Amino acid sequence: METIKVAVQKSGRLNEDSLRILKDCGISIDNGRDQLRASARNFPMEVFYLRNGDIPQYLKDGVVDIAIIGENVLIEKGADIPVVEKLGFSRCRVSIAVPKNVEYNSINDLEGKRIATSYPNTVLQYLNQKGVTSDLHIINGSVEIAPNIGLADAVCDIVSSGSTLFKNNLKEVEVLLQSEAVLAVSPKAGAKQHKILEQLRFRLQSVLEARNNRYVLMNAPNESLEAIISLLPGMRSPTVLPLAESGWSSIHTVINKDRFWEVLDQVKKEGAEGILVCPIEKMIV
Ligand SMILES: Nc1ncnc2c1ncn2[C@@H]1O[C@H](COP(=O)(O)OP(=O)(O)OP(=O)(O)O)[C@@H](O)[C@H]1O
Ligand SMILES: O=P(O)(O)OC[C@H]1O[C@H](OP(=O)(O)OP(=O)(O)O)[C@H](O)[C@@H]1O
Ligand SMILES: [Mg+2]
Repeated sequence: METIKVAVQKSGRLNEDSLRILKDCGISIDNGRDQLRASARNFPMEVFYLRNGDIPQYLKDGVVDIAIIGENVLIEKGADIPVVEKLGFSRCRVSIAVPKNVEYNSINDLEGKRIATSYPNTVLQYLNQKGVTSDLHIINGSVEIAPNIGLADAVCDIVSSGSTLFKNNLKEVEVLLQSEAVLAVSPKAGAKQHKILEQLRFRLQSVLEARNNRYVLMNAPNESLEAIISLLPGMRSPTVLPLAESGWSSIHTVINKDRFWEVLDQVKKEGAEGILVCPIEKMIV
């Protein structure tokens, strides 16, 4: 049977969320902690557990058809590999930082300076764009310690909460790019694999939509209905059903997870009560 080969990070920050999103797509994978390869039981998919940093090359070579990978790694190593879905987890940015006590006015301050990084291509492209030449030191981990041990004047690495920079007395001075986990596709994937990919994307989109929204139910006196409904978004429009008690209705709708607190505040003021907020498992728009 034709399958789609998907690369997932073997261990690290992306592993758990990658496997969870596949599971939420209804794909059951035999647990492959110690295996390098596992098959899905109910979907034509094989999972390859690989190092994040190696995945762009596997995509280029067509060893795997698709991958769940940090966009930052793809940009660093995988020019020309198309991204078909942004997956909404492992959000971070790639930034340049310098010691807190150093005066920094612009990127020109890095002319001739030593920058330690695991992202040489990304930094080089950025510096070239700005017409600045620096001396790059490529290191694979614990980059933020470099200025403290006299190895570099600046670093370029991943920043998320900023706590690693803070602990190492560094300040973020340039943001080169924003990143999140993405679904990337090998330029060598065949027609059969693209067909399976479309099935997977349909499922992923319904999972991602569901994660971004909440199902909200509330009760309201009929005289407040119009005012409340005007405040509510919905997939098409809110559902209104009569309650057993006359003069009251139940209103059901879908609200984006980033907006529902604000909307709930407003509808409460208009007389809504008994408000329930529920997760949605799948959402097909
Ligand atoms: N602090 C962070 N917060 C959010 N996302 C992050 C953070 N650090 C890394 N990431 C994202 O997760 C990806 C994997 O990071 P992780 O540190 O697990 O792997 P790695 O050590 O770079 O890779 P490898 O699998 O090759 O050993 C990164 O490429 C980036 O996209
Ligand atoms: O802004 P923060 O929230 O502190 O996150 C940023 C840190 O997270 C990553 O390291 P990780 O913990 O993955 O360790 P690693 O260097 O061993 O990959 C990254 O390399 C930074 O050092
Ligand atoms: Mg890391």
